[in-house]
Amino acid sequence: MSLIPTLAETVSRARADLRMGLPVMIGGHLAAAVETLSAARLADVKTLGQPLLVITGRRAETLKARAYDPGMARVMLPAEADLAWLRALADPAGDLMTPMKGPLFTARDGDSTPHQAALALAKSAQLLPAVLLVPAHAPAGLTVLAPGQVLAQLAGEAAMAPVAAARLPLLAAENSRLHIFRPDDGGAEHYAIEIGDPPRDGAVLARLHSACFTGDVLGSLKCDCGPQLQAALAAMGQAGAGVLLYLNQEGRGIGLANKMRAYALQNQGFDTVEANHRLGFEDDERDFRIGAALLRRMGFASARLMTNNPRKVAMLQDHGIAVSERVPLITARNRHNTGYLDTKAEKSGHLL
Ligand SMILES: Nc1nc2c(ncn2[C@@H]2O[C@H](COP(=O)(O)OP(=O)(O)OP(=O)(O)O)[C@@H](O)[C@H]2O)c(=O)[nH]1
Ligand SMILES: [Zn+2]
Repeated sequence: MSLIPTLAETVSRARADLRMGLPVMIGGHLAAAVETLSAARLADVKTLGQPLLVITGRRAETLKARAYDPGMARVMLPAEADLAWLRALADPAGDLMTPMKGPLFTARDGDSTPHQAALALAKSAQLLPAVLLVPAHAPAGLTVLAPGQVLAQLAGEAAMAPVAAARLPLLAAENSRLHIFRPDDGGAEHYAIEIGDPPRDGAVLARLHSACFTGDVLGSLKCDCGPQLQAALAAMGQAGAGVLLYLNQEGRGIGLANKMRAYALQNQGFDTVEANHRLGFEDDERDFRIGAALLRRMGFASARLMTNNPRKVAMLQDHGIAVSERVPLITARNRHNTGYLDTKAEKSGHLL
């Protein structure tokens, strides 16, 4: 029956539920994202049983909680745990002001697949990775998910379909087209700017650019994104051909709200990698397969890739795009971005 939601549709719906503050059912557990949980819903969750707070291994490290599950810890709630307690565990903003949150006791027994799936779902919703779970029967109206299926769906690669394309003359290159691609999993759309008419049988001058609202649009001095974007378009304009993929993976995949949380932590003295870890994220949460899929979809098999990030080169090659050359994309330093660029070179392997 085609009118019943598919797995991809159900997972996408669950992501929207969590963002709104509506719990979902995962493997016999009710799961609510801490970031969007209301006091009224927390009170109702507590009537169902003893909830556990699931956080990532990264966040557990900062909180000095033992993580018995791979990449994850299930924290037991003390009797006095209220919304403020949960938020303080989820959000590192106040860590330095109130460092002592423990001792925290964590669960080690039982099947943790529902907890893993709930955490993966919160991350894919670009919420703080902290979810409250309690075993329960499904109240009417909640989205119901099977944990193994959620994990498989979120780890899978979405198919990308072209939606629309049109000529778009740019300052950097008059003969340009903008293509919009839509994934079949309810995720963000991605864009391709095709400059000139690059031959499909050669190595195309290409850039995989991850969205940076602050750098690309506002001209932020904290990163190198804006100047990289302009320099890449200018180089393609000069060469008369190229393709720039604008991938909507803001903040290395954690979303703009979490990136601003990371910036607030950077104001407290943490570097870009430490800030991601304290929030409970990995250094880089981007799905690098998307770029390869889009290039293949556009008919390219080989690229001269404009990047300083060797992981992007490796990823393209792993996913069917030959990289005949890495073209460095070095932009000017300033006093706001120099520490950030040093950290990328020291910790993330960037060639700067
Ligand atoms: N989480 C987080 N993301 C950031 C920070 N500064 C910039 N970003 C994001 O980092 C990403 C940078 O993307 P790219 O320039 O395409 O990638 P890159 O890994 O730097 O590699 P290059 O191709 O060499 O530029 C963008 O999504 C930015 O929004 C930060 O301090 N924290
Ligand atoms: Zn940026």
